[in-house]
Amino acid sequence: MKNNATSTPSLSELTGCMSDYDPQAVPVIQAQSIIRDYITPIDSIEKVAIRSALDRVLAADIISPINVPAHDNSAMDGFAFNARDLRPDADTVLEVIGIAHAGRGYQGAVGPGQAIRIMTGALMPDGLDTVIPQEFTSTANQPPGTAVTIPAGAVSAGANRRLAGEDLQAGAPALRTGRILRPADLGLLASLGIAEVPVQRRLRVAFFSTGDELRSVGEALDPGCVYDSNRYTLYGMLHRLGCDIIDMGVVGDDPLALEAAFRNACENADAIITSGGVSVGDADHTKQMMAQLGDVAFWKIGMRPGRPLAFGSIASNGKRAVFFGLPGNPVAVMVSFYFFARDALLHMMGAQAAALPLMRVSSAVNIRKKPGRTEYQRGILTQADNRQWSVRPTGAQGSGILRSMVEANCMIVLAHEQGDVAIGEQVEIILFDGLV
Ligand SMILES: Nc1nc2c(c(=O)[nH]1)N[C@H]1C(S)=C(S)[C@@H](COP(=O)(O)OP(=O)(O)OC[C@H]3O[C@@H](n4cnc5c(N)ncnc54)[C@H](O)[C@@H]3O)O[C@H]1N2
Ligand code: MOO
Repeated sequence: MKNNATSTPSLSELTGCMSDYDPQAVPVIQAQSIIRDYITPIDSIEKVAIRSALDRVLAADIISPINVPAHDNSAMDGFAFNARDLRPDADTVLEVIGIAHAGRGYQGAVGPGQAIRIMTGALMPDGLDTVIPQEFTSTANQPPGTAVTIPAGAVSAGANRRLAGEDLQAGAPALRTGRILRPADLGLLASLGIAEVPVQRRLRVAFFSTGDELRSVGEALDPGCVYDSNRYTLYGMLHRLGCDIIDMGVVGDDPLALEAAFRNACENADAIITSGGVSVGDADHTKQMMAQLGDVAFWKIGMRPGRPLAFGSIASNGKRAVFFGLPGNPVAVMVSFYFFARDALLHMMGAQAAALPLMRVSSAVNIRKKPGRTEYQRGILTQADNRQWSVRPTGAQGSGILRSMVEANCMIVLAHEQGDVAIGEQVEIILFDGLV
């Protein structure tokens, strides 16, 4: 969905043809697929210098303008020669007539029976096709003009030479559109001599917390109140996704204030994320107001935590923004973000992101699990002395226990139909952190 009113299908159009759609019992997979069908990528491109492109979404294929490497060169410090000179069953002695350094090649011709001393990365002189590392020869570090002895069978023809274009050929695609650029990609762009790349503009995401009981950091904690932590976890998760973040603070349970906040968010952002107020309790006025402002479904998802979820879009003054109303409980907000909002926001950014890898490891304990809902338990993955990995839940899995998210290094994903897990059984996990 773009940030202006367009004729995308409404939620009722998308769900109308699903015979098994029940907003009070939506399986995770069905919710993910409705969300995916509802949103469209933004398409707004800007050019940035390669360092600024880190973690951004590439907006066009990058075609290599040159061969990488540009020329045949040596992979080792040693001696370059033509393999035709090698004697099959005896040591070969060649005259060393010069030296080639990286960036400063050997200029002259090299004839039969001759070799040159060569450094890693130096251009292979015309007519030479093989390099022997200096440690395999008996005359390493001798000045040019002496001879090098290549022991019989020490090297095969064509060895230790990097061919022009073997990394990437001129005209070949180097990076594909939709890629989220990683450090290696920046290096590859630099290796092609490319200074700027087209990327999608950052997705603008507005978020606020709802609830009269919320106090912001710095305020006194009145009786019955809690500090608003969701805006900080949301900030962290959105920041990691590379979004432009609009933090709208805490909005109380007041219909007029909520409507004003939604309109403001909608007019300034591509997506709006709220936390709290989506369960049965106070949601009625929110539901009514959203029915006026947009196209929003209130779901009960077959999952734990994160059962209530509002999803759709809000429109105001000709602008339209995708809306995620995440549950207020501090763990539920994170789990709903990771398993619904994250993928949707990546799709809006134009990213071609692969699904998060699920690893299978053995459970260190028995785990209680009811079939009929997906459970995302906070897990601690550890390696035993025998190098085997196993996972155990952090302990109590209440959806208000944010400490458990801090202790966890992975989520244990227990599928919809899965029942109790026995100790030693394989379970699927998603790791929180990896190489970045
Ligand atoms: N009768 C029912 N009650 C509840 C149901 C239900 O199906 N029937 N669902 C439960 C589940 S599951 C969840 S999750 C919560 C979600 O409710 P809301 O999204 O309406 O969230 P709130 O009621 O506003 O808050 C829930 C809980 O989380 C605390 N909270 C809220 N916002 C923040 C914040 N920004 N930072 C820290 N903590 C926050 C809030 O104080 C409440 O304790 O509903 C269940 N109830
Ligand atoms: O979403 Mo609730 O418990 O499932 O926190």
